Formats: sequence, C-alpha cells, structure tokens
Amino acid sequence: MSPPVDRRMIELANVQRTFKRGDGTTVQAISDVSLTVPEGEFVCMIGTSGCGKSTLLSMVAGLLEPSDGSIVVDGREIDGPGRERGMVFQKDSVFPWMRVIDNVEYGLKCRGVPASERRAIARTYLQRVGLAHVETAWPRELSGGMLKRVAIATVFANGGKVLMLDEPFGALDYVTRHQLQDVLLDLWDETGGKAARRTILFVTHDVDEALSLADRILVFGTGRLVDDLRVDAPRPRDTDSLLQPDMVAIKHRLLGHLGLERPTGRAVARGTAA
Ligand SMILES: Nc1ncnc2c1ncn2[C@@H]1O[C@H](COP(=O)(O)OP(=O)(O)OP(=O)(O)O)[C@@H](O)[C@H]1O
Repeated sequence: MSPPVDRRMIELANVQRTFKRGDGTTVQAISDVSLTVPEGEFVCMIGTSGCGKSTLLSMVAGLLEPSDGSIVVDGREIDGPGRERGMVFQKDSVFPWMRVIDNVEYGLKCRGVPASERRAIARTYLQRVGLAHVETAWPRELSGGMLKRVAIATVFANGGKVLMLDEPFGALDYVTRHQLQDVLLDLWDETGGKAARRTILFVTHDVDEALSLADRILVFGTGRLVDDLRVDAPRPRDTDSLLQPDMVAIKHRLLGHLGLERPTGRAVARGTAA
C-alpha cells in the first residue's frame, strides 16, 4: 500500500511584497517565495533582522496583501484574516481591558459559540497553560510569561488550524522561554497524534529554539527562502539531543546563514568576525 499523501495546509506561489517608504523609495520585503507546508507540520522561520519573516507571516495571516503571487490555506486562496488562522504577535496579544478568561473566550464569543461551551473551552486551555488559578485576573496583574501563556491559550482555544507566532518568546528570560516552548509543544501535540495537529509557523531569531521546536526550519535572507531544513530528532529534545551530530550539523548550517560561523566551523559572536 502506498503511504498516505500529506495534506497541503499552506501553499505559497511566487509571493512578493513591496512597501513604499516615507521617503518615496520602495523596498522589496519579499521577492519570490514559493513553498508548501503540510498539515500538522511545526515550521520555524529564521533569518537576519529585516529579511521579511514578519511580512510573510502577516501575509499568511491575511493582515497584509501580497503585491503578487497567491497564498492558499486549507485549499482556499485567502483574501484577508480567517478563523482557520490565528496569530500571536511579538508584543501584546492580550486585551488589557478584559479579564484573562474573557480574553481566551473572545474569539469564540465573536463566532457565536454559546457561553457555557466557550467558557468550558477557555477553562480547558487555561488549565493546559497552567493559568487556571488566574482566570478572573486582569492582564496588568500578570507577568510577561503569564501574558504569553494567555496569548497561547487564546490562539489554541480559537480552534485555528494554522497558528502563526511571531517571535513570541523573544523578550522572555531563559527559564520562562524554555517553559513556554514546552507548553507550546504540549498543546501542539494535545491529542498525542490521534487527531491532526495544528500547522504552526513560528518566527524566531534563536537557533536553539528552532532546533528544539521544529519539524522543519525555513531560512530567509533578504526576501528570499535560502534554505529548507528538516529536523527529524524525536521530541522532547533535551540538551543531549541538541548535541547529537546531525543536530550540531544543522546548527552550524543555520549559524552560517546568519553570518555567525567562521569557515573553520567555529561560531563567533555577532560583529566580531574578521
Ligand atoms: N509597513 C512597512 N513600510 C515600509 N517598509 C516596511 C514595512 N514593513 C516592513 N518593511 C520593510 O520590509 C523589510 C522586511 O521587514 P520585516 O519586518 O518583515 O523583517 P523581519 O525579518 O521580520 O525583521 P525582524 O527579524 O527584525 O523582525 C524591512 O526592510 C522593513 O524595513
């Protein structure tokens, strides 16, 4: 019997995006990107600052229109935001004027999900991110890490098949960041593989974060996709698995793309390369 064919969840064909700057010049943020992401894949997107990662994510979210090319999600060409797609932004993704549980429920409320049903869904996800005890708190009473947990609970509670996270953990301390990576992976695998996983696009600047999370790492350089790497190591990926030769080889390759690798293979601090 032939193996099952992966269902395509995201398809980008020759996507381009230009911006006009205030001084009248144009910038080609995305030049010509074509790629396919199958359902359930956890994709990390990495690349130097300004290479177009957030622009691409915003286009898949439907918040920005491509200047050219097409974006198909779950078989349908997108023409704006849709409830099958959810986004966690770099900065605030939580409404400060709503209590925690109301934030998590908000998308479901907008879609007309009955109050008791949406409350049950919100409670399930708040529990899964470890925030059951603060459901009636205001966002201002929470730490930065807790706010990220609320944002993650919200995007999962909304039920989107495609979740986009733009450097969600960039501003967090080392320990909180690792805890939230585990929370995210746990939710992504919430049915233990019994049902289709959400498809995730996760932008990060952190090579180790990409290696810990991803099935696949897309590397961007000035508006183009420059590398597409598969990470096959089993999860959970602990310190030892990140030191396995195949993982170290991928890390070297990523550091090379980011300009952080000498020809000898030794990583260097940014800005100190000869
Ligand atoms: N609204 C805009 N108007 C004009 N130029 C823009 C706009 N948004 C993005 N750009 C430009 O497009 C390019 C890509 O920006 P983008 O934010 O997508 O990069 P990025 O890879 O996400 O960067 P970072 O990693 O620093 O967040 C940059 O040159 C940026 O200045």
